[in-house]
Amino acid sequence: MSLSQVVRVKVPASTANLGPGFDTLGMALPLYSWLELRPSDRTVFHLHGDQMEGLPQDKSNLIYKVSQMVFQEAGVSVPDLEISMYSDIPLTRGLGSSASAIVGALAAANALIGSPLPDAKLFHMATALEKHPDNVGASLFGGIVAAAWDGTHADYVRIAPPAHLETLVVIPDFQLSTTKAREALPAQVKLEDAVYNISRSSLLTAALSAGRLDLLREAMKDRIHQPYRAPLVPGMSKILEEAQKQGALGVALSGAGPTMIAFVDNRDARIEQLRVYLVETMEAEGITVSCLQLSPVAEGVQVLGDKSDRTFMEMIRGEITA
Ligand SMILES: Nc1ncnc2c1ncn2[C@@H]1O[C@H](COP(=O)(O)OP(=O)(O)OP(=O)(O)O)[C@@H](O)[C@H]1O
Ligand SMILES: N[C@@H](CCO)C(=O)O
Repeated sequence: MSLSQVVRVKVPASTANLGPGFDTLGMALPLYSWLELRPSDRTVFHLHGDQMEGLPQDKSNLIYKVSQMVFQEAGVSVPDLEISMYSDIPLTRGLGSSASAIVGALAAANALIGSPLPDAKLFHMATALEKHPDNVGASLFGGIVAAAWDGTHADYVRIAPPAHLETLVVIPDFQLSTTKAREALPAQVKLEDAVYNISRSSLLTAALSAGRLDLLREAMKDRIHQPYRAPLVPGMSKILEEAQKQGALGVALSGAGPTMIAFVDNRDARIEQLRVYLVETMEAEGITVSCLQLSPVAEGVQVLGDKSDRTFMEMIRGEITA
């Protein structure tokens, strides 16, 4: 095994479900986490930026624990690490922050020991940790990922983002944990609702593969999770009902929320009108939001190598201003 002195990775955020594809569809978005790992004689953390506030700085940190799983799987010992991290991905908002942390740690730890584990293994480990493959698939492989997980094995197909697809992402200033948003779901759904979702999710996957943006209006509808989560996100029901009239191709709760995501055609002149509508609808409920226009990203996690003379934060500043 060749142990590198330092590895840096860059991981995209993701939106999961895309409406009906609950726990199966994910898409990578251009907000990023950067992670640096160095073997060390004691474990230390350098967590930079607002998004890292409150995260543990000892061996209970997710990044440390996931890195150790990689070393154990590969049969190597790297007990202590110097861990640096910076993230633009808001925590616990439905943009896959936990998935990006898991994927970043898996990719960085694997690269640090000479990449003995193939991507498929990293995907299985990431899915087992996150419990569903949608966010981790998108962060690992980029683009749009359709995946199925049987508890030990995940199959997936990656779809290149269709031309002209863009998103408006409305991020409320409150957190909603995936655990809480899953507790709102019923244990069972009606057969007609299951059929409703299977048909929309299949149509959505085919429409995204074929570049049929015209089909997203119907294809992004959902009946098995959003109706139950709507009471947790003020303004969500109204947005799901009305956003298409304001210019959205389709609209959904992003992951487990509370972020909402509208899909738009970047040639449509109504994007600004839609942005104002989305922001005003949530603000009318007393929620402060930020709204970003983001294009899907084709590339998943990237190992940036260890050749740079720049410090970790000099590299981040260079990346952000690039
Ligand atoms: N860089 C990180 N280091 C350590 N823990 C992290 C990091 N990023 C996220 N987490 C953990 O993941 C939790 C958020 O996970 P959660 O699944 O609730 O939301 P999310 O991943 O942001 O959104 P969603 O899964 O709905 O897209 C945080 O509260 C934190 O415990
Ligand atoms: N598919 C997951 C994504 C959030 O992690 C959910 O909706 O609960």
